[in-house]
Amino acid sequence: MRVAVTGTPGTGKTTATAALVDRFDANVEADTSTSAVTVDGKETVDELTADDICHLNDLIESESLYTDVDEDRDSVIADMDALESVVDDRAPVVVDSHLAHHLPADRVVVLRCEPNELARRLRERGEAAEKAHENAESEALDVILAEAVESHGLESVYEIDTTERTPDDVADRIVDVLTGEREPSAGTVDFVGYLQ
Ligand SMILES: Nc1ncnc2c1ncn2[C@@H]1O[C@H](COP(=O)(O)OP(=O)(O)O)[C@@H](O)[C@H]1O
Repeated sequence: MRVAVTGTPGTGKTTATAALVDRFDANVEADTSTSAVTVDGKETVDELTADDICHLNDLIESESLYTDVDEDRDSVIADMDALESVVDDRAPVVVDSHLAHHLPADRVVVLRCEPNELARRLRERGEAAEKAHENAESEALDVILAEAVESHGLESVYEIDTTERTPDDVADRIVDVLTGEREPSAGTVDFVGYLQ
């Protein structure tokens, strides 16, 4: 099974997925009922190691899986076909990136964050003000959520608002998606006020 963890840059994908193995162990050991292979007919994950997690942005860099370099944006244009083939070979359970929803997945987690907080996080991470603002606007417009729903359908999308959650708390909610204990959800936040 593959679970994509996507969201606008700054929503906390890298941080939450880095905490995932520890949180998975803590949650699944604490709840023996999640060791079943299916919950309510849904496939579940009952074991997770660091090898099961793939950070696409690292892979794109380390394997040079890009077709072009965008100097203005200080970023690369990913070669999605090459990326898909490398990811298929590695068969990870969790795929983390703002591009993850462009690859096939059984479930898609979309991390969300209130745009002002998102911009604050990006500035704190060292991003330029312009880039932080651009991403905050994109988050207010639900761009990645809409793409995820269009590609994978409402029944496969799980929206998680990270605005007031710690990375561990966000990771716990992703664990619930992996173990089949969370229902799909989309449109649970409304950040459009940021644009007014
Ligand atoms: N839940 C959270 N609450 C507050 N700050 C966070 C949270 N998750 C991540 N951060 C911080 O926000 C910044 C962006 O997080 P990061 O995981 O790199 O986002 P992404 O991978 O989605 O681009 C980092 O500086 C990180 O420390």
